[in-house]
Amino acid sequence: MTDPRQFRRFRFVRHAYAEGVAELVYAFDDGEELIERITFPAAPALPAGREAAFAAALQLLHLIVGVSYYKAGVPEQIVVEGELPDQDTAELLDDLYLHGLAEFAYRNGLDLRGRIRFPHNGRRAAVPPALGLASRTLVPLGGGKDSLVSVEAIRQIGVEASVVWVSHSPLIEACAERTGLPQLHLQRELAPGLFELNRLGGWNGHVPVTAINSAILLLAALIYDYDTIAFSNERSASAATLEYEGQAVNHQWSKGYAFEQGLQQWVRQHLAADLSYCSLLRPYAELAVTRAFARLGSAYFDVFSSCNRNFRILGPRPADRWCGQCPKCHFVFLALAPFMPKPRLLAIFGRNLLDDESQTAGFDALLEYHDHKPFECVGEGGEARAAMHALGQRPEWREDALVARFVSEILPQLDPAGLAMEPWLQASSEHQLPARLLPALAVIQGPC
Ligand SMILES: CC(=O)N[C@H]1[C@@H](OP(=O)(O)OP(=O)(O)OC[C@H]2O[C@@H](n3ccc(=O)[nH]c3=O)[C@H](O)[C@@H]2O)O[C@H](CO)[C@@H](O)[C@@H]1O[C@H](C)C(=O)N[C@@H](C)C(=O)N[C@@H](CCC(=O)O)C(=O)O
Ligand SMILES: Nc1ncnc2c1ncn2[C@@H]1O[C@H](COP(=O)(O)OP(=O)(O)OP(=O)(O)O)[C@@H](O)[C@H]1O
Repeated sequence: MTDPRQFRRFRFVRHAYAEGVAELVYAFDDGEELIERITFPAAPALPAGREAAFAAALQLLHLIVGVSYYKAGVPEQIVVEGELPDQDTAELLDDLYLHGLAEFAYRNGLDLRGRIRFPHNGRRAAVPPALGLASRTLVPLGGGKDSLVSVEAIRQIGVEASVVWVSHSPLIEACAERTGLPQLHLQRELAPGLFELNRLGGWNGHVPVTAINSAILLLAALIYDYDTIAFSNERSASAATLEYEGQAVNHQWSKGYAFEQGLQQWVRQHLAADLSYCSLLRPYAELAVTRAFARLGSAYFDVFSSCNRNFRILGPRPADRWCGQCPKCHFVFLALAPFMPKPRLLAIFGRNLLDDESQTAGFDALLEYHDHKPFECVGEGGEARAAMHALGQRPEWREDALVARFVSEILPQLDPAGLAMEPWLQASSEHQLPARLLPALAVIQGPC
């Protein structure tokens, strides 16, 4: 079989939807079809008047989900068989593939600039009407603290909402149960041929998975009748992981504000005047979110986890909910520590990561000390330094090995003016929330 890196063309072959199942078909050159399926359980018939929006959302889903397969070969040519997307859609995709695959390209020594050009029909979209969608919010759950903060804030303001998640995850399911809100569980089945391409030496690496989940949820909103999709992507997600040859590389690019704005604009141009795609946590840095979680999230302390090793499709999952070794475990431990009684945090993690010298390199990367920020969903280096500095002033933390090392070795090299927590706890005014969700911001911010 051909070496996947030798392929010349990546083809978007066709897409279809029937009885709650979206079928998305791809191929390289004249090779075998790669078929991904997404299932929308108990999907009702689409209400009349939504056909055009649904067709546009399904086409976007096909084009976005293709990023997982395209990356295996990164061939010169992208071919869309059937109806070509319009120019706005092609521009959104050029941006998503370039920036969403920036980490993948950097780590594989590839340069995708100038390589990704989606074909288009040269037209711009005509503005769609309102579809009369119901005033209800879909809250995507990731099993971690962020979406649970959103759930609790939304619950407190009393708007109608359901939690929704994509793919099989007992951990997310347990969190969803605990919310007590109506649940929607969507299934995603990657084409098995992708794993064969990986085995044959295809390019591999990170993909902008939030964009994939977002495209799935646009379809869900039309099918199940919701006018708002409220993700829980924080302000810190917009900060690059590193800069390389003039390009910002951000592991979390599709969680960032640029993608959120681009997709919301696309929604308003192509789907419906009354569908909102937004993020409830957009005004907040990670430290403001962990502070809110410490206050609002106690019902979830024994079920949630932010450790991404729990969410693997194939690889081994940790025996405990927190592996205790990865950047997410390190960051969440550090970012919760200033806001939670120490015994409670140690009970959540089952250990004290800040008193374990074998974790030094991991925490140094978070602090951007002798290393760059890890390729993971973690806060900015400045946030990690502010949190560590705060712990260095607390009697219960300051003698723990890594806090003591920070105080004696790293702190003297830092500008004290950059170590305050307060700026990280302030909300920014940048967000795209509909008026109905605005009161939730006061809940997240908490009492002054
Ligand atoms: C769970 C996880 O972190 N997986 C990343 C890991 O993959 P690994 O090989 O260890 O295990 P699997 O997840 O089982 O993946 C098997 C292969 O499938 C490919 N793949 C998977 C899902 C998909 O949607 N498309 C795919 O092509 C994958 O590449 C594997 O070959 O390492 C991979 C390489 O770096 C990552 O791509 C895997 O990341 C998952 C896609 C994933 O769901 N990750 C989220 C936890 C995540 O990183 N979220 C980001 C959001 C960033 C964004 O811009 O959306 C975050 O929280 O920061
Ligand atoms: N499987 C999934 N299905 C639907 N939405 C998801 C899924 N995984 C993650 N998300 C959503 O994507 C966004 C980014 O995920 P992220 O992992 O940062 O959030 P989280 O799990 O809520 O919190 P944490 O940062 O503690 O992991 C969040 O809005 C999250 O709810």
